[in-house]
Amino acid sequence: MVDIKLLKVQLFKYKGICMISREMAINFLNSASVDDILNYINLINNNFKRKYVTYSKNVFIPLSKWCRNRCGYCIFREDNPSLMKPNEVKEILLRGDKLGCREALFTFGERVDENKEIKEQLKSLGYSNILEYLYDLEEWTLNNTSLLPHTNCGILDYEELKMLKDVNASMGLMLENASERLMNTIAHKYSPGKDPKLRIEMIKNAGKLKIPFTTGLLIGIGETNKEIVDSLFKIKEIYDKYKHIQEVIIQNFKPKKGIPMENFKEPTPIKMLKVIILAKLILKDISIQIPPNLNRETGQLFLLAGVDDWGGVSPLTKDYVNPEAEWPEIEELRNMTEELGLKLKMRLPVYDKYISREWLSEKVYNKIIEMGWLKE
Ligand SMILES: O=c1nc2n(C[C@H](O)[C@H](O)[C@H](O)CO)c3cc(O)ccc3cc-2c(=O)[nH]1
Ligand SMILES: C[C@H]1O[C@@H](n2cnc3c(N)ncnc32)[C@H](O)[C@@H]1O
Ligand code: MET
Ligand code: SF4
Repeated sequence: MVDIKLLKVQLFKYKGICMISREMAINFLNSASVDDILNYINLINNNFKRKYVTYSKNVFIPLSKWCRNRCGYCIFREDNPSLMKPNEVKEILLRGDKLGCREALFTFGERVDENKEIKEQLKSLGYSNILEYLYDLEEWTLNNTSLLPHTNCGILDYEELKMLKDVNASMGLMLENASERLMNTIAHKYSPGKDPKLRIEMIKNAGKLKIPFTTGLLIGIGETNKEIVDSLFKIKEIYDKYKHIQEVIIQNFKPKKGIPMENFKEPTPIKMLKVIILAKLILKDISIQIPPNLNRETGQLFLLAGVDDWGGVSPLTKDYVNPEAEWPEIEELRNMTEELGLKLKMRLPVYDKYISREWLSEKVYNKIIEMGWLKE
């Protein structure tokens, strides 16, 4: 058990806020102590005052389910090399717009144009690769709806990120975990794109390009406690240099029938709570996001440990990555939030503090101003 006085001495102060050392963080995950958990929650609530918990009202556009990777936990990926047609995409965007959605989430397989049949389909639409097609759809979104694109489609290089920044309010890539070891395990052994070297390089490139960014960890994929702590410190190190990471998702693995990892267990609520505590202590002013559809029973308790964002929630489309997990109603989220004296607030895919010419392209910035968002 950690004595709270001792704890405060051990935690070194950084910009007035307590920060935990790597060693203490690993010990905390390895130990089993009610007092430690309660003391840390106390510390978080004394140091990070907040009024709001945010969410983004979105539509999910799974442009293609083909993917060059085969992650052991994924049910999204399909062998079928199909591509959504422009009209299918536009119809979802227009319907989402009518329902008040403000985020167009383009999440799809990695490097789908490595597939010959998809490449052919793109050719017949007049494009030579998937990112040209994506760019046009995202530009159409900006010109014809009040939705703002957020792209999460796996590894992109510097030039690709640069091109997409023009039409994206923010972009994302889950680090999943910084462990190279996982590349030899059931989780990532058939997924060259999950190599942490590549993922870290992309997150850094997004930082160089000043792209407001979402990343996160997937918990429960065979990683060790030390690997979780190392991953959080790696994200912190990148953030300290570039300041572009607006949120970190702490995502719990959900077992599903038919995936290679169907017998893996979901992380326990206490494991999740402890990782969230560490994420907040290490990442401090970065928002911590918990997907409410994957944490229907426990999500509210995680607010106690500093979670301040529910992520994307959709009134129209399902979560294609976790199709079994239904979205709660906004009213349910509001009740869960207000019961703790916090207020629920809608946000855009880009957090308010990044809405400036410094962080956004001309096109995206002007769109947000035209929408009147900053005046609301
Ligand atoms: O519906 C989902 N949305 C997911 N989102 C969407 C996310 O909740 C929002 O789009 C962001 O908060 C931006 O507003 C992700 C976005 C990323 O950049 C990276 C990973 C994810 C993961 C999911 C997911 O599993 N399911
Ligand atoms: C879009 C993100 O969804 C996450 N993801 C993929 N499969 C699962 C699953 N079974 N359970 C929870 N999250 C998952 C990965 O972290 C991916 O990057
Ligand atoms: C559909 S999973 C999310 C996007 C991408 N395939 C990745 O895993 O990074
Ligand atoms: S999680 Fe993403 S990268 Fe992995 S197989 Fe699924 S779609 Fe592909």
